Amino acid sequence: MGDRRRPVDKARRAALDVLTAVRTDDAYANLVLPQVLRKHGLTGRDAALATELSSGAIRMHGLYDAVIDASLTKPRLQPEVRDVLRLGTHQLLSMRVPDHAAISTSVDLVRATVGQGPAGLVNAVLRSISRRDLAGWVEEVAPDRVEDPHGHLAVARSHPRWVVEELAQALTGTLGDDDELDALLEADNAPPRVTLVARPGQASVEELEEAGGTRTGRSPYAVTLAGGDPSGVPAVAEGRAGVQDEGSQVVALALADAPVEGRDERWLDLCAGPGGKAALLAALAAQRGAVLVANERQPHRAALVASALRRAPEGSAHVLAGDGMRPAWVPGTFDRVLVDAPCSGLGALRRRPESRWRRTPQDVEELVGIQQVLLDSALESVRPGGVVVYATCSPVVAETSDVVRAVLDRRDDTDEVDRFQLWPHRDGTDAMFAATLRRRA
Ligand SMILES: C[S@@+](CC[C@H](N)C(=O)[O-])C[C@H]1O[C@@H](n2cnc3c(N)ncnc32)[C@H](O)[C@@H]1O
Repeated sequence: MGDRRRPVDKARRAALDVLTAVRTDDAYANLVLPQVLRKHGLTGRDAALATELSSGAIRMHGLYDAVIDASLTKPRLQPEVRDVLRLGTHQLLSMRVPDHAAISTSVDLVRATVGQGPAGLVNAVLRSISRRDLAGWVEEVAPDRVEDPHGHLAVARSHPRWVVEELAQALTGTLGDDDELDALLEADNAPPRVTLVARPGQASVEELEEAGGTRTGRSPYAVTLAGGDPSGVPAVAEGRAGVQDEGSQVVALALADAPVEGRDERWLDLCAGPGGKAALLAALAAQRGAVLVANERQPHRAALVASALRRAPEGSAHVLAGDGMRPAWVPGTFDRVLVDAPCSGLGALRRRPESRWRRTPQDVEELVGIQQVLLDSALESVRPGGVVVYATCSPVVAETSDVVRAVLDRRDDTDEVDRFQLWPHRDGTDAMFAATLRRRA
């Protein structure tokens, strides 16, 4: 058992603070983590350890809770103690931390944060968990893979069952089978590499390569970083380049590169916050003599858009804080419109460890109505002959193909000209969906 006098390891203490904030304050792990790292003065390897511990324990808690519950002799567990056990379980089953270190640091942690009372329980539960490896525990606690494939994958890959079912449905119609579904769920559990965008006219990919980036292939403006802090790259620090998933870059390019008939001067990003795609679109628009209007309903997010656009050439972009469902502009004003709709985000689970546990099927139902109105509004905003790209960072059929079909079914002036669905396990990107629609001339 841990030594009573030993100081608590700072990285583990910081990781527990993140779990606590996510559990009690509904915090977002990726937003609270930098504050917690600062509070504990963690940098370098310690910061990386705290990040891995907290993200992994949150992401995998569906599986870890099943393992913890199977190792308890009494069913009741204080939430604070469960958080310590989740962190300990992550070290035992998914990290190369020696068992004795994972167990003794967890005992120290619970003693320092909750008290002496649960120290024996934490020691006993983690000892019991350490007797099997991850595969052994999956076999023990998950439903049989043949009898209940989705139930098995939900536990083995730590996703809510309804999310597994939505993703399975989204993969069906592509090449989807259970092995592919497994590959997708596994990809959701691996933190993505940092991808940068060199905004054209402001930074070059060569400059980012010199700073250690590697070209990717789908977006001509993208590089990935093997590690390190992206804000250490001068072009990023100066706002000429940014951190942006390659899938998001591909969506912005789908809008910029779609053929339009006639005038090509006015571009609109209807749902622009926090402004990643708007920054790339503004750079492209400036090169082509066009102007981007970046609209966002929430004023504080519109401020983020303005900040993302601070390096856009003078006069190439304007920010509006308005409701895209009730536009302030005259119908048919724009030549190109992006509607990157608010969505469940189930295509970006790699970067948001807690989101799979927060989202509900009701969220999807509510979002679908908003998505349809926004897409209709985008089609009203574009002139005949112009293009609209409807995009989501979700592959869920109700939010993607079904929205496009519902809106096109009630209009007789619009054709779908292209669509794609990207996947983390196939493309190394978030699961971005995009459909390109054209108003008939
Ligand atoms: C998926 S995010 C857009 C991401 C953004 N395109 C980017 O690349 O950074 C959707 C955005 O739509 C905004 N939004 C939601 N409802 C809206 C509405 N009715 N009008 C305009 N924006 C809205 C949300 O506040 C959110 O910032």
